[in-house]
Amino acid sequence: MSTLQELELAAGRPKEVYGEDAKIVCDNLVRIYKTDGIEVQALQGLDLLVRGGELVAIVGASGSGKSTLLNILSGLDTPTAGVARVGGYDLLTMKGRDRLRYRRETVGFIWQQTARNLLPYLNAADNVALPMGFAGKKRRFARRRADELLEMLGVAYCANRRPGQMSGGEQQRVSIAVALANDPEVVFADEPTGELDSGTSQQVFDALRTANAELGVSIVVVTHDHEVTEQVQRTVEIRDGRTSTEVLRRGGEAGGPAEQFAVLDRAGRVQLPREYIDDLRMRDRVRLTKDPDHIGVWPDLGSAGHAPDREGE
Ligand SMILES: Nc1ncnc2c1ncn2[C@@H]1O[C@H](COP(=O)(O)OP(=O)(O)OP(=O)(O)O)[C@@H](O)[C@H]1O
Repeated sequence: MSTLQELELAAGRPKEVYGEDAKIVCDNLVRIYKTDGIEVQALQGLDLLVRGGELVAIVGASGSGKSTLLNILSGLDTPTAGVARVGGYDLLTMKGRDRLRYRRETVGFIWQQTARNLLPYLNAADNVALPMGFAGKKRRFARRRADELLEMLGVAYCANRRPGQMSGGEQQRVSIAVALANDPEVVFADEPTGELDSGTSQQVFDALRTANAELGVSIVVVTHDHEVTEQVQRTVEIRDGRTSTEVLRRGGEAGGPAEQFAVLDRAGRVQLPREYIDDLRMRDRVRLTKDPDHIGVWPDLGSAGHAPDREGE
């Protein structure tokens, strides 16, 4: 038991702020929707840290909370409780003018429907220059940067074409250039390849990787498609409104060998992958063993249990 003096001392010590150096911080994020007296907990204490320059995929089944999270991170919706910070903006307290600046300068978006990303009556170069005009950039500067971005993403030849004169993949690569126009810190992409075949999707992911590597911008791709894991170094899975497991590719190479991780929250909770639990027929309670360098989790098989003894491991 701590003495009053010890507690006072502990309270006086500077606290480490969770995710202080991260680009995106979600700490115990909660979003409850109330409709007709019924409450739906779309996010139930979600934790997520994304560092500057990361390319991360967030995957989850339908209804897991992906759109809710994206709406909050993009400044369209406000969480019920918890912490959500992006590029130094506090998304819970952000007000009108800051919200506009945040959406215009700090973040960029790529939506699944190409029609939401590009204006049909402007050519690609003018589509990319448009957000720079809104941010007060000079025409000549905007035109030059638009050309550079289209070049970097391999669609310079589309500069004078309107969206109707481009393929779906070309439109999405131009959309990436639009999202990058004002040099954002983070780009959010919502199912960016949802309407594309696999070959074209590959080109779009190549363009996202190029943007990430060349400009150092953090990119968060949200999708229900688990295959995305092949395309990025880090995949975070959302289950029931919480981040559960992560797949990391060592050496940073997309397509390289993958290792699976579970999120350890600050209360010490870990969510085990459903397939592991099912395969080992775990339920209600598991037996834990602690070794110098790892913790073992065994099914609780009661007196007939054949979880190995420590010596037998
Ligand atoms: N405006 C709303 N009002 C009430 N409930 C909502 C609202 N938006 C989402 N929900 C509920 O919150 C939960 C999470 O929904 P969300 O749309 O975030 O999931 P999702 O992972 O994006 O699914 P999908 O892949 O189908 O878009 C669901 O149970 C959904 O029914």
